[in-house]
Amino acid sequence: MNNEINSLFLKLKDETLYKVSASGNDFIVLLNFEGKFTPEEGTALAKRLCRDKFSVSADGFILIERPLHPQAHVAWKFFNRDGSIAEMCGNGARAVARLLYHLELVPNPFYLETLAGLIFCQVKGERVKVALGKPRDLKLNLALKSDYDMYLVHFVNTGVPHVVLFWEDIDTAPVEKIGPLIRYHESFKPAGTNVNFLQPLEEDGKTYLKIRTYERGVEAETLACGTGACASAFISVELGLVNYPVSVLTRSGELLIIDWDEEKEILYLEGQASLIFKFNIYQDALK
Ligand SMILES: N[C@@H](CCC[C@H](N)C(=O)O)C(=O)O
Repeated sequence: MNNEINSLFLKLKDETLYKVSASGNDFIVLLNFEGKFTPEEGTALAKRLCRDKFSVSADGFILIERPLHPQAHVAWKFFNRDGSIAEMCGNGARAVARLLYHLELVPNPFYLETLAGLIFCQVKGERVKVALGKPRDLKLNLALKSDYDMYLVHFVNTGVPHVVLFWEDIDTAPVEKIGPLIRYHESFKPAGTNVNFLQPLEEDGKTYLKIRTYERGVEAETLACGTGACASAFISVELGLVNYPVSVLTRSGELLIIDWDEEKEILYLEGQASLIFKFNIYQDALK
């Protein structure tokens, strides 16, 4: 273990890292254009650096790399804070887009290569819009049985898997109790799923969605989840509860706007993205 940490630190000590956030979903970013860090080292760094209190703290860790696809300007490997690789992250894409444009490493707009395909990213000042691919595997009205209860849920994959369930009073929803039951439910094995609790609310005659998300790989509620907001908007429109563009109010208090391109069958996610700081680490951050 000590040898592993020593050699990781030697590779990392002179590298600049970046902390970015999109609507309260926060990420550590490392530029890896030369392929200096392997995916296994990415996993180790995610597990170490994302720890609260003992290290930098974040929901995820991102390696920025050279793309393989000829249309892409840049590629990434996205790691959840537990070190698992995720195919896509909506808020991560927005935060990274703002950072890479700020560093003058990409044009605007540009394409990001992910395991879920090419993601169109457009920076608009402090706001960023990304286009997720076509939602897939939609399943409405699934009855899920747990040991004591039954839940009526909906499922869709917006780059990563999402369950959506409606809850009467979202502020008191037992997200940390029911979230893990559904996240690990037999029906979603082996990949598992993220779990979104949703309450449609009205303001000035318009319906918006209040959301709380239990995230796979973070294994806790996060302050916002972009692909989760998209999945929730998509399902709510399918159920006839709202119309595009859909406003989604996240746990952080920030609003995400979800829109739909009927012709291309693409979901758009837009909201605030912030550059927090750039830094080097001391060895203790990896211990
Ligand atoms: N927070 C993200 C989703 C990140 C991946 C997710 N935890 C998973 O493993 O499926 C977002 O903004 O979309």
